[in-house]
Amino acid sequence: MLDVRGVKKVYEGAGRTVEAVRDLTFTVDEGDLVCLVGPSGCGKTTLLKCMAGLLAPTAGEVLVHGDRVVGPPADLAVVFQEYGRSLFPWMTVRDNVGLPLRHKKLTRARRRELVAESLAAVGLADAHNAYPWQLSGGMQQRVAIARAIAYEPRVMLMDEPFAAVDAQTRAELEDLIRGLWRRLGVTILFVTHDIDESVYLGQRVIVLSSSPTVVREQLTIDLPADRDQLATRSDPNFAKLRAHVYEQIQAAKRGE
Ligand SMILES: Nc1ncnc2c1ncn2[C@@H]1O[C@H](COP(=O)(O)OP(=O)(O)OP(=O)(O)O)[C@@H](O)[C@H]1O
Repeated sequence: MLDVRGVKKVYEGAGRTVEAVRDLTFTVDEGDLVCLVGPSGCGKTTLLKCMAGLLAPTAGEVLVHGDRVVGPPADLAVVFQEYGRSLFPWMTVRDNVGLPLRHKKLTRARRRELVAESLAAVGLADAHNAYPWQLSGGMQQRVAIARAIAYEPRVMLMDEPFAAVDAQTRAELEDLIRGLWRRLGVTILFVTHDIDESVYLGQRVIVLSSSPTVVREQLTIDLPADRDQLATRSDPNFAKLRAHVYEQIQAAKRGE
């Protein structure tokens, strides 16, 4: 579903050149949930922007379902970290979620149905008429997730979407994403710098090196599909996997 081939990105500015991503190659199968983890500043956001068609890579290419990405692909949605900046404050929750659907040829009734279904799926069935600024941070991020799923994408790219919410809300949102993923069969690439989160959420974890970035390791997470914040996190296998990813990230930071 996602095919990243030799992606390199160099930012050229006045007197400053930054090689953010050196040479990244990996694939994500249809229906998989893959977490991408790496040290801060290693180019995770840069990579997602290249994958979402928001930024052109300096070299290499990204294919989504076999088609080369040259602009935002039709059946791909992105959830960003800063929910506060990704929702429009002057629009109600309903209008924010329905906004991308205006680009689809749908009847008004179908649009309403999709908005209602996706808000219900994230537990916000009664917040249609609220404005984003009337909601808590966790609720605003739920609205951003609802907006992504209302679009019925085949692929969702998520860029550290829970970095700004408190630990309890974060745990709830992690379970929400796993639940939606299992129910909707969508392919998800989830970027995080949180090692525990990557192991808890992913079917696979891709560990990136420090900048200039390459893939350091790909790890299969052989934990049961039914995950539970208490049981899974106290599973000895979970501890082993997180220790392994932690060691990899530390080694990446040391530049080994
Ligand atoms: N528009 C830009 N112009 C110049 N350099 C940039 C730009 N965007 C990012 N960079 C540089 O590219 C590198 C990678 O940044 P990026 O935001 O992709 O990393 P990241 O892994 O997402 O970081 P974090 O985990 O801290 O969010 C950094 O050195 C950053 O300064």
